[in-house]
Amino acid sequence: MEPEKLDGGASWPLILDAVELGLVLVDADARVLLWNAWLARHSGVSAQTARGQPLAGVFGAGLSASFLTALSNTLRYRLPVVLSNVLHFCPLPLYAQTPADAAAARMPHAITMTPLVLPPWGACCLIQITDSSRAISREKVLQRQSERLNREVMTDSLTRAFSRGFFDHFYQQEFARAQRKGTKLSLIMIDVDYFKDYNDAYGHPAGDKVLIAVVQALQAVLLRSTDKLARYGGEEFAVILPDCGEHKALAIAELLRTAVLALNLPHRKSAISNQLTVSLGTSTLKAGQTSSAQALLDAADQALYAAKNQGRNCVQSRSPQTVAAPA
Ligand SMILES: Nc1nc2c(ncn2[C@@H]2O[C@H](COP(=O)(O)OP(=O)(O)OP(=O)(O)O)[C@@H](O)[C@H]2O)c(=O)[nH]1
Repeated sequence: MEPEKLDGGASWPLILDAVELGLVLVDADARVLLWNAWLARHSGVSAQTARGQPLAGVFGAGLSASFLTALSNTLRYRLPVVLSNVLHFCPLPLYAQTPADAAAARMPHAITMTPLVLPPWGACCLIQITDSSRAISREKVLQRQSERLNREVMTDSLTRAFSRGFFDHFYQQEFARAQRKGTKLSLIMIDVDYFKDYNDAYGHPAGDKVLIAVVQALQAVLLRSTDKLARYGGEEFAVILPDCGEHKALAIAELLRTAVLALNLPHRKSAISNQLTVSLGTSTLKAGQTSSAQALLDAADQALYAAKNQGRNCVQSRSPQTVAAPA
């Protein structure tokens, strides 16, 4: 195609009015030279009204201070500026529907200001405005999806207790916090007694229902939002008790044990009772004690093992080894 055929000539205004973004050209005094149809649609101000007016006058009090500062900087220092919709949600009074009424929510948008020198006006600023509504609603959908996935990863799908993944993360975090602040931290490990026999006697689906009931009973005992109950694996559960000392942890473990007993779930294959029971092991990091997360976990595990050896349906406690603080 020959170069002159590329020159749209009289077609340019039609093209500028057809684009799906707002275009304003202002001169060095911020007077409107160009105002396209998109902008007229979303501002409720026609090109006829806007042309020749100072931009601040066209929008009146609706203009944000950040927009005015950016415009004056672009005109004065001839530097391009971007006002993203993240930091500047709605700098201009633009609306999805026109005429804009005061009650309508502003349309979120992003703005790019480009300094230009154009004959016959000289120094100008081209302002491009894009509608960010779609990008924002896409972002919201993605954020909701990511929150849902996070919740799923954090939650055990059968019992709705926290997952092992959550436990590992939260425990490390709480242990580090307790060491840093010199505060107490307790752990309780809980294991359902003769659960293999329960499954054998009543079937796996009945075993699943029992695990759900056990978690609900355990959860009802834990009143502080900071106390977290997680499924540690199979029929084993763990409770993290921040700022909780040895005696209190033992008392809570006892409450957890009796809460499961109170469910009155028959277990005809249990060697120690005719109903379902749990064994529990506690361990506590004392205030100011230096230890390791693994040592505290090992101690709770040893306590649970001791409870099993003691005859099950009971609570045992073990202290974690003190580990010298890193130099
Ligand atoms: N129904 C059901 N059973 C499970 C689930 N996860 C693990 N189990 C079963 O739990 C049983 C655990 O058995 P063991 O580790 O031998 O423990 P136990 O029979 O409780 O014996 P003690 O702990 O010594 O009292 C196994 O038979 C697993 O199949 C689950 O999600 N649902």
